[in-house]
Amino acid sequence: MLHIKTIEGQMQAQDQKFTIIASRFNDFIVDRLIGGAVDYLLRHGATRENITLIRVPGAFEMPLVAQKVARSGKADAIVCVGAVIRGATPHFDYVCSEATKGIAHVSMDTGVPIGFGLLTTDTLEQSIERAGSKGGNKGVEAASAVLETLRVLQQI
Ligand SMILES: Nc1c(NC[C@H](O)[C@H](O)[C@H](O)CO)[nH]c(=O)[nH]c1=O
Ligand SMILES: CC(=O)[C@@H](O)COP(=O)(O)O
Repeated sequence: MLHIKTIEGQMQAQDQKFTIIASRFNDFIVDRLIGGAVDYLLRHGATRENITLIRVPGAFEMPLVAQKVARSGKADAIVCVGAVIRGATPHFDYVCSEATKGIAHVSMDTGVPIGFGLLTTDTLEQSIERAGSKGGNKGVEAASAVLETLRVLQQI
């Protein structure tokens, strides 16, 4: 106990509106991330009526859609989930870089917290491990982080 004013986010999703933006690329992985994020939010008090899912083709399309959602005022928080798996060309680097920078920019520009649930892995196995097996679930991680951040922002 530091005996100083401390702001921490409570993991309570009641009365908050969430939008999950999920890419279709590698959807057999992304579906697990969606499930993890939805389950986490419901288990922490969110209602199904307050969770909206938007599907986009790939990670590259996420920032633009996130920007429209954030500016619409229809979401208190956004969770982006996707799986970018390295192929044989540098394409992976560009997709990951632009998606990451774009998502971060939207959050900073709009003030809406965005959970970063994008898997960026070298192998399919690494993605599988992080989509609900021994490496956890990146969708759960992103939902947890955005809920805590939302509650912190509301106290500042
Ligand atoms: N290879 C992956 C992609 N590539 C697609 C891009 O995200 C984008 O949809 C396309 O370039 C058209 O604009 N996307 C992923 O989400 N995951 C991948 O592994
Ligand atoms: C992440 C990607 O864009 C990648 O899956 C594309 O594969 P490749 O580099 O073999 O074209």
